[in-house]
Amino acid sequence: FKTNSPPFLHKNNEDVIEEMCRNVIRDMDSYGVCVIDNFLGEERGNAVLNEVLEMYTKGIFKDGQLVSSRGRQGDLKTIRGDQIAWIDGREKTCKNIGLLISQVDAVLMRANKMPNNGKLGQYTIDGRTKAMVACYPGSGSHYVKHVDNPNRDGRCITAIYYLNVHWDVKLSGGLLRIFPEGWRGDKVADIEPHFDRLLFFWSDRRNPHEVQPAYQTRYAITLWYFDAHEREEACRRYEKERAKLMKQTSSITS
Ligand SMILES: Cn1c(O)c(C(=O)NCC(=O)O)c(=O)c2ccccc21
Ligand SMILES: [Mn+2]
Repeated sequence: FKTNSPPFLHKNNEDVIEEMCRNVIRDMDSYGVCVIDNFLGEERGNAVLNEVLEMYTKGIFKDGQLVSSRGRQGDLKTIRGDQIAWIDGREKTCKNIGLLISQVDAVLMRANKMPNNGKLGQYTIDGRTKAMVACYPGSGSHYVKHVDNPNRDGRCITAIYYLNVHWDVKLSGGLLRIFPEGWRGDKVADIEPHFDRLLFFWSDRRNPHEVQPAYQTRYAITLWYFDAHEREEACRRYEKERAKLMKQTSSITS
């Protein structure tokens, strides 16, 4: 499902975006995973990377969770895991991240409205989270196998944009391994976090995934897109829980 998209400069004409949407629809239907390379092109990809590096040097990233893992000699090491920062893309110092977000929005919103869009047509994508900018310091930090949305919180598609120039997984690790449900035998989807690569996958239990230990600094920007119906249900459930909790609380304090 590797799809090469033509360099950014042609991106403005509609039929390139149209063709990209067709690729997303086809791959999400066949694999539940879709890779688009050269999404923004060299120049704008670098502009996004520079804004992320700028954020990093300014210390905007929250300190990563502490994770312990066995060293190569079996010794227990506690290392700092992924560090994240939430960006809505309208910050004046994040114009290019904002452009990336609007490009990803454009592809998904359009694909969601196209005729014959398969499984993608079963959703009504009407919103998303802010952008989660993530940095794995290269000290062997990793992310354990997980499902992004195991309990119907409303998120239907995970979109990840990678920023790592000349990344060699053999030297630097940091591979994203997806274990798509229903794939035969031990088939997995290994995604290298290459610069200017955009990845889509269903956020639910169809796609358990892990980030393998990274030995160089590894940057990525993640957006999660909501299905209107599932999100509305999740919020209603949350409100009911909160009301119940508030009722309990008042009986204790009164
Ligand atoms: C830092 N980071 C993640 O990297 C992934 C994730 O699945 N990443 C895949 C990847 O970077 O290829 C996550 O899913 C995630 C979820 C909550 C908080 C942080 C998180
Ligand atoms: Mn994840």
